[in-house]
Amino acid sequence: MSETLRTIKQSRRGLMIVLSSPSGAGKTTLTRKLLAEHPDMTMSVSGTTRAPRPGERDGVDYYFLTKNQFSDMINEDEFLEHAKVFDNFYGTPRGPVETALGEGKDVVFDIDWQGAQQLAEAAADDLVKIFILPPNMRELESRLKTRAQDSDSVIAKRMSKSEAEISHWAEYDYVIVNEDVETALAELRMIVAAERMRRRRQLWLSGFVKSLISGA
Ligand SMILES: Nc1nc2c(ncn2[C@@H]2O[C@H](COP(=O)(O)OP(=O)(O)O)[C@@H](O)[C@H]2O)c(=O)[nH]1
Ligand SMILES: Nc1ncnc2c1ncn2[C@@H]1O[C@H](COP(=O)(O)OP(=O)(O)O)[C@@H](O)[C@H]1O
Repeated sequence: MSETLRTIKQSRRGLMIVLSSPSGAGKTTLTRKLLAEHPDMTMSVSGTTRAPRPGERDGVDYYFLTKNQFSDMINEDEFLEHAKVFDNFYGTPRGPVETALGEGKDVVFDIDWQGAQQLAEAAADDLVKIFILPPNMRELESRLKTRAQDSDSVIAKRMSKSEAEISHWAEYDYVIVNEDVETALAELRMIVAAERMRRRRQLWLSGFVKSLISGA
């Protein structure tokens, strides 16, 4: 590929890649693996009022906020979207997402169906919505238990909400059944590769075709 073609091909709009699933289906695992393969992608770090799990780091896994801090951010319009999930508040800080997209970087969001709907209202063209399903409900429960980061009552609550979350599957562009993690990752990789190549996202194409035809 010529240097000029390489340069203009970089002028593309960043994708907003949303992953949703019932708790424990594997969103965090898959997003981490995807990001490890794509250093040019950014993860949107959400704000939440939920307590940190063992090992979770403020500013890396989440911004852990008090209810007051969260409502101040709502009042200052600092969230791109926000929602209540499992009795806690979660929201996507607007600033880092806008900066990354402005630089043409893809941004990955681990948010629920309410957040996905709000982003769809704001930015439908650049949004790719992916839903992750577990192979079966027994396995979902066993993954929540193996993760060993939530109490039995929190796990029971998450299981009882999983059907409601799954009921939104048809609002998504793609569905991946995460049985084997490497297969699911390969599917995710293919979705990202194809979405990046969509004609309307390749801002460089019309200029390229013009010069192609004019023989420049
Ligand atoms: N709307 C919205 N949902 C979020 C956000 N961050 C996390 N969530 C969702 O909140 C739910 C609970 O997340 P979490 O407490 O980390 O539990 P986990 O999904 O079991 O790891 C999941 O469905 C997340 O996708 C956010 O910024 N906005
Ligand atoms: N395909 C898979 N097979 C077996 N275990 C998995 C698979 N995908 C994820 N897990 C495990 O299941 C647990 C829940 O995964 P996680 O990514 O935290 O889910 P979520 O972010 O959707 O709540 C973790 O312990 C993770 O290592």
